[in-house]
Amino acid sequence: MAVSSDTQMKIIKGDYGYVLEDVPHLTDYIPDLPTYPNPLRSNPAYSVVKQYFVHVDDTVPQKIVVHKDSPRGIHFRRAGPRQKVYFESDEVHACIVTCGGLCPGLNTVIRELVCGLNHMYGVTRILGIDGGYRGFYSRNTVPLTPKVVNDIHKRGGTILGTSRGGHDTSKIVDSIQDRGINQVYIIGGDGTQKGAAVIFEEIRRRGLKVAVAGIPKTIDNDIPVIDRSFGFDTAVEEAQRAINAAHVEAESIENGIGVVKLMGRYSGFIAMYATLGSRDVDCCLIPESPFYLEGNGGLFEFIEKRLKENGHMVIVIAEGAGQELLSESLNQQDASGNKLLQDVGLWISQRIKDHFAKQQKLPINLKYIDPTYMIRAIPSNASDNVYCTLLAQSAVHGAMAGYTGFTSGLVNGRQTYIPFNRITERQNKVVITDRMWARLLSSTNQPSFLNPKALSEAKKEEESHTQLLDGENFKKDESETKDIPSLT
Ligand SMILES: Nc1ncnc2c1ncn2[C@@H]1O[C@H](COP(=O)(O)OP(=O)(O)O)[C@@H](O)[C@H]1O
Ligand SMILES: O=P(O)(O)OC[C@H]1O[C@](O)(COP(=O)(O)O)[C@@H](O)[C@@H]1O
Ligand SMILES: [Mg+2]
Repeated sequence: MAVSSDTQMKIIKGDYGYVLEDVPHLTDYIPDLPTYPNPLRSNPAYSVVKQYFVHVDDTVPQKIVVHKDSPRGIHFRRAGPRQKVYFESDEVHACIVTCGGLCPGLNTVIRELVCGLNHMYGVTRILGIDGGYRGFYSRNTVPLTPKVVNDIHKRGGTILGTSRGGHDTSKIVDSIQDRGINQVYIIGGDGTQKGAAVIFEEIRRRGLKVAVAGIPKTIDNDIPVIDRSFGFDTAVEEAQRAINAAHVEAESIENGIGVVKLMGRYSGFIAMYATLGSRDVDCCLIPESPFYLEGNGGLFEFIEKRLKENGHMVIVIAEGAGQELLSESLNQQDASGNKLLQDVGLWISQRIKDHFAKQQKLPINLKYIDPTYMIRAIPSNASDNVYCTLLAQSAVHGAMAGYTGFTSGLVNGRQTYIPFNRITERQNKVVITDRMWARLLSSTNQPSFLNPKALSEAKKEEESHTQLLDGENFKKDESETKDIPSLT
């Protein structure tokens, strides 16, 4: 096996095109660290489990659909407890921080990090960092024990508070060093994981024995590589309530139109899955699929047709859809550098009203529902709670085993450790040339809004992404799409 390692990537190559995109380990820059037997060996709950520890060579393939001659491809290190750990229980001083927007399940992850550290590894010193990254240097810390976090998973939000902006790497690492923290658990989205990557680099530069572990959080499901993000399932479920309300309103009045705006700044996963889950939606608009209003094949024409057929209709629009059509682009950013968007729900509602008022032949009744913050402020559902538990426990096992600079994530149904740059290098988006979007189009029977030019551009973009994922000589099987958040 050939190993090449730089500060960016640790790549290990094997036979038949096997590639392990490995995560850093404390021993990469601190040689001769002592090891200790994993305390789980004497934990009564796990004592009956055969082969409880993950084999050191276990890895998980990124691609599970393969052809007879295809190379084995990219793999990630399998998450889970190791025989040996690099921290003694009473040596560990852990901290947890939540950053970026809210998402159902944040409290569950906090709870399970604290309980995992304490129950599995006997760790007692765990600090909560108040208010996101800037909390490291400008806010108080909160001591966390299993008792303090016992029922927080039943509450929405994050008990630690969160923020955007405020990432000052050297101040953060100074604070970690001054407080004697040696395990840092960072829960957040793409921006947060970029921040975690630079914190890790600075820690490595200073030669500190500090493990940095990320837990990916995004309600929009826009983080690549992983099967789905926690909170997504809950969000899709909660969106049904808004869609149902829109449907009831629309159905109860002549030519009723219900418009629901759902989250999705750059990726339309929530809108797509909420639409597919509901079956009451007549048209779903997402950022990845440009649309137009006027003329042949446009949205207005479709609305008129559907109203004539059914007497009512429901439109779901993701917040990032159609931004290019809004006359004034905001051209502003939030404290983290995310683009601020115009309210496309209000805009499209007004445009539809104006269009039909001007036409005078079809008087419509439009009701607009924006459930955005109601959706992301709820606690996670049971399925997301289990998922949060696995993510948190995997992160704890990884840090205890000396891995660092990794994000814990589900890949093809298995928990893995993924290098930060794999998570941050691109965004996960709905691929409109994949089967899932076709399923949606066929379920709503809405126009695709695609002219031949747009279609060929979408195909080209998908092909370049496929090459990135597979290497040049591996043709992608259509049946494997990365945009299906597995619930297994
Ligand atoms: N490129 C970056 N480098 C360092 N920190 C970043 C970067 N991008 C965002 N951050 C920090 O990550 C935190 C959360 O980012 P944000 O984009 O608001 O949310 P999310 O993590 O959910 O994407 C903020 O404190 C922000 O300052
Ligand atoms: O109003 P805020 O707090 O800036 O957050 C709004 C944004 O956060 C999101 O909910 C998604 O954030 P994450 O993907 O980081 O979870 C977007 O859909 C939305 O644009
Ligand atoms: Mg983000």
